[in-house]
Amino acid sequence: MTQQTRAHDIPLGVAVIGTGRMGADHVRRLAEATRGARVTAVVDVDAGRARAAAALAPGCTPYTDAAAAMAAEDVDAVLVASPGPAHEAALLQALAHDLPVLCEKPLTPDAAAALRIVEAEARLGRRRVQVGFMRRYDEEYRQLKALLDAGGLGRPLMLHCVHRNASTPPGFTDRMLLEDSAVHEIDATRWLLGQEITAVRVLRPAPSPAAPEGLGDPQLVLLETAAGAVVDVEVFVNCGFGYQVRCEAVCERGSVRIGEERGPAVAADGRWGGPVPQDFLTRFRAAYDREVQEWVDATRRGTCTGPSSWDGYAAAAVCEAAVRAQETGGRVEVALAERPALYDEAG
Ligand SMILES: NC(=O)c1ccc[n+]([C@@H]2O[C@H](COP(=O)([O-])OP(=O)(O)OC[C@H]3O[C@@H](n4cnc5c(N)ncnc54)[C@H](O)[C@@H]3O)[C@@H](O)[C@H]2O)c1
Ligand SMILES: O[C@H]1[C@H](O)[C@@H](O)[C@H](O)[C@@H](O)[C@H]1O
Repeated sequence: MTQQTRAHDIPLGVAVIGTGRMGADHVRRLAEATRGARVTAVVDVDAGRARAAAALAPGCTPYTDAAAAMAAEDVDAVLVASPGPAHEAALLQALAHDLPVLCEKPLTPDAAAALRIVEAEARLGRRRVQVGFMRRYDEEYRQLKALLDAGGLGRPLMLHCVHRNASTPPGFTDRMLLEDSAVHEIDATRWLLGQEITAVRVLRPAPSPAAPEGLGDPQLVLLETAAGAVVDVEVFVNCGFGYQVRCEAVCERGSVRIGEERGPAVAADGRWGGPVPQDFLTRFRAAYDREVQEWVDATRRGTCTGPSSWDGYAAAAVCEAAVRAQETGGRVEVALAERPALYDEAG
């Protein structure tokens, strides 16, 4: 259904493409925790998963083919949660139908595919794609950005970032450590500092014995920005003990730290402390809720806000440089294409 024909009081009909861990969580979120939307279609190449996800949103239709779902009368918008390499095909199809999209990160793993999305959207002449960089919707990240933007602490000189996962799914590679994991901090750096990243290095300590065969884990990603800030990102995706995402901004006149564990510290049995979150679904639940609600609200108003295709492309270009830095051990400069005027306003 087009934006013009949909009355304001009718909920947005959303097709969720890819119903694995993240997609199923978004189906539940849209069905139970989002105002102004309903899930009308779920799509997965695995028919059993599509059927299982359909059970989370009564009344929706399961599909194994995204094109069929996008052509359905009751689909007004698309949420893409298939694996990164499948995003380009889904996004180009959605743009061909002029459908608004919330696409899970990464926009695409490689920069050339991301640029094709940017070009297709620029040809439409209006923003249609919001990328799921959910750090931008996290309360503490928003507070950090507000403090940096207010300027009282002076210019940000460095960011120290920590990105730890308890474990990785089977098949997780060195490349994915950058394109799937570090990509969050790459976007957060561009957003928090309001600058492009100009060069990357990747340091590889001797791997933890818990690292799966073929994965160097942890790794330290070093980013340089256009105004001379330096950012270090520890990515440790088989740390074993939980899910931690932290950031400390060091500025000319002060520092700000976010992502410390919060909540009641219990003293009992001769110990004190609190729980460490075990996964992203717990740590970022409120951020995902806000991200999806803001997408639905903007889409129903006929607009598109938040991280753009350009942001997705810029992050992919930094990841591509980081992959080369990982392979060569050297410093690699980031090359960006010319930014279409459509993306001149900040997301
Ligand atoms: N924002 C976050 O914090 C966050 C967290 C986890 C995952 N993600 C992103 O969400 C996406 C999905 O990740 P996941 O962990 O849920 O993966 P997953 O492997 O659990 O699920 C992916 C699902 O997509 C299906 N699929 C594969 N190709 C498809 C296609 N062409 N069309 C339709 N369905 C297809 C698979 O059968 C599977 O059910 C990825 O882009 C990932 O980076 C984001
Ligand atoms: O796809 C996931 C997701 O993006 C998580 O937020 C991140 O912590 C993981 O490292 C990544 O593999």
